[in-house]
Amino acid sequence: MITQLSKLLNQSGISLTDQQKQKLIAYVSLLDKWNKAYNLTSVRNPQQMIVRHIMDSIVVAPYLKGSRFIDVGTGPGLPGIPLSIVMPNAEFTLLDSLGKRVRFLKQVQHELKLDNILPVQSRVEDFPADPHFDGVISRAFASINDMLHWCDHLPAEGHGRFYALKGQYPTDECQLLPETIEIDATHRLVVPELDEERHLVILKKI
Ligand SMILES: C[S@@+](CC[C@H](N)C(=O)[O-])C[C@H]1O[C@@H](n2cnc3c(N)ncnc32)[C@H](O)[C@@H]1O
Repeated sequence: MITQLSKLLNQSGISLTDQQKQKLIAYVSLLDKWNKAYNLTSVRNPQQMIVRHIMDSIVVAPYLKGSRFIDVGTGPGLPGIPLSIVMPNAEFTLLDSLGKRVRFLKQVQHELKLDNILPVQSRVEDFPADPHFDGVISRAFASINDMLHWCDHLPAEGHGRFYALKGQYPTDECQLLPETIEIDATHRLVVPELDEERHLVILKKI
């Protein structure tokens, strides 16, 4: 698996240490092991997990500004765990409402010795942001409008941003934004060996 990961990282122009690569592989192994009992992801093949979960998450890293992030509806830690491994100087709160997913995240934290993540079981609407976050990230969590509504209290005033990871460009969702929100930037993401579209929509409060 490490050879496959190294090749994909090269194709993306991403440079990681051997230790970071080993942690990403160890995470895939845990995901594969726990998936059987906990049903964490529909992706069953570890090689596919590297493409669809690891690479799909870390291609977002160059666009994240700041050092305090929250991954809302993180599920088994996506994209938050891979991002925390490739961005060791940033802190990631990993939030999910389901207890068994958060138990898995705590096991990953323990086994991989990740000291820059905080797994939290809570519905996002009930989670207090104290202090506020530089970035609110989500993948496969909700429509952009629902994300903005439920996460309105989380970003820092002024510089805080919402980062929505999407497949096809969400034209309809972007036309329905509240008046208080504008698009800061959009990026088409390229995930090597994934023949599907990926987009990142970055939003800010006006
Ligand atoms: C489809 S999964 C996506 C998981 C992961 N982000 C990914 O890309 O694979 C959505 C996750 O959001 C969580 N979730 C749904 N509503 C939530 C809420 N109101 N607050 C926190 N988490 C929520 C679910 O428990 C689930 O794990």
